[in-house]
Amino acid sequence: MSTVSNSTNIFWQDCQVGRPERQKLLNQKGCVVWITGLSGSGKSTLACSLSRELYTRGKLSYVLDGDNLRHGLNKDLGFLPEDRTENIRRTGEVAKLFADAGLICVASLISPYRRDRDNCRAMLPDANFIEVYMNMPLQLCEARDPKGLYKLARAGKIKGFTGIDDPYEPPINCEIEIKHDDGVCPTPTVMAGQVVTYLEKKGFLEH
Ligand SMILES: Nc1ncnc2c1ncn2[C@@H]1O[C@H](COP(=O)(O)OS(=O)(=O)O)[C@@H](OP(=O)(O)O)[C@H]1O
Ligand SMILES: Nc1ncnc2c1ncn2[C@@H]1O[C@H](COP(=O)(O)OP(=O)(O)O)[C@@H](O)[C@H]1O
Repeated sequence: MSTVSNSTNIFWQDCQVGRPERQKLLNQKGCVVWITGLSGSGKSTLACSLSRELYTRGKLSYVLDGDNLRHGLNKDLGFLPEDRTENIRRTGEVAKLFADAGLICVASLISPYRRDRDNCRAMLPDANFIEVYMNMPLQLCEARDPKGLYKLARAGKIKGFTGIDDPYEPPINCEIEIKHDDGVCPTPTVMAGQVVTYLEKKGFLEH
């Protein structure tokens, strides 16, 4: 699908209440925390834990989860490379709107292709895209297999499953990497803490 606009004679409409005013109201700065990694690597777990931690600190966030978006906005998309690319593009555009609204938008999708993630990064002002890589080995994700999808993929019942017969391209220069230690993963609270510390240090949790 082309990302070139088909519309002509369109004009940008500005309002008096803009991003600075919304950020002041919320006492935070809008940004996108983009969590990428294999299925079962802990993306949704981190997204929910982070959202809860921010909530307890009085900070407004919103989680865009790949699985959930595929029930609505992206329900017409499958898992072919071009569908995944469109899935990420749409989600990037929505995330950009949430960040513009002044929220800390937490996007949690496999987003297996580096170029797609970089395109989302390019949609946002510098430093407002925080890429978090769930660096978990395939064996760990497969052992977890909470939805039984790896089992189906290994049995050839799902084709093009990320990590099995579809690629995952790890980030080269992500802002945050969540690592395991000999197959042991940090707890959800510790993972969320790592992201909160980053957001604090970079000034996103104040106006
Ligand atoms: N073929 C294939 N490959 C990978 N994942 C698959 C596939 N088919 C279904 N699923 C389920 O879809 C969830 C991933 O959706 P995403 O929108 O995050 O995928 S992507 O970013 O477009 O690659 C993913 O959710 P998570 O396990 O939370 O990652 C799976 O439950
Ligand atoms: N830090 C963690 N420690 C222990 N178990 C975890 C951790 N993160 C995730 N899990 C478990 O691993 C499974 C997959 O996590 P999930 O967040 O659904 O991954 P993803 O969204 O990447 O598919 C779930 O059963 C979850 O409870």
